[in-house]
Amino acid sequence: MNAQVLVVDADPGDPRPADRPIVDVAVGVLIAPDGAFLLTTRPPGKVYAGYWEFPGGKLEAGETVEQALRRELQEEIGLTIGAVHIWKVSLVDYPHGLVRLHFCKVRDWTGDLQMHEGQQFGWQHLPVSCTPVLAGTIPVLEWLAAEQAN
Ligand SMILES: Nc1nc2c([nH]c(=O)n2[C@@H]2O[C@H](COP(=O)(O)OP(=O)(O)OP(=O)(O)O)[C@@H](O)[C@H]2O)c(=O)[nH]1
Repeated sequence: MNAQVLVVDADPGDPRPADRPIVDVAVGVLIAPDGAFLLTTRPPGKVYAGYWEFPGGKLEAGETVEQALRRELQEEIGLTIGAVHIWKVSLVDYPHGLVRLHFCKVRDWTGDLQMHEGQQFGWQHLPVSCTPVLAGTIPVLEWLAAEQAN
């Protein structure tokens, strides 16, 4: 895991209250054998609905990142994931909350992809063709590009 934490201010013009709690989020970067990765849209009714992101969600009390990711991907997209490797961590300061994103690479899963929350999905290569991409998600595309360049 990369110990560095990237800090992103998603909307610098918007004032925030001090001392907001950090909300931990487990995010899955599902990578297929041909290198395509899965992006989904945020479901209707959620903040930033329609923006593209990697699937995942908030940790519940007592959960590890791996447990939360396994639960979220089952609930949201119907996949049962195998091994999870935490890859990068970032802190994103949104007007709606301060989130710590734990991005995990996942190459092993079973089940049929099902969008349980009315999301759209796309298997993407770089550069991605879908817009808009969530501010906290854009750095992941840059990390993937940097890996491909190596
Ligand atoms: N899943 C996911 N969340 C992301 C990404 N990038 C990013 O900034 N986030 C942020 O992480 C947070 C995830 O919260 P969520 O609302 O999707 O989580 P959840 O499904 O558990 O929410 P719920 O409280 O509605 O059940 C949101 O603030 C979202 O903006 C990403 O690539 N994937």
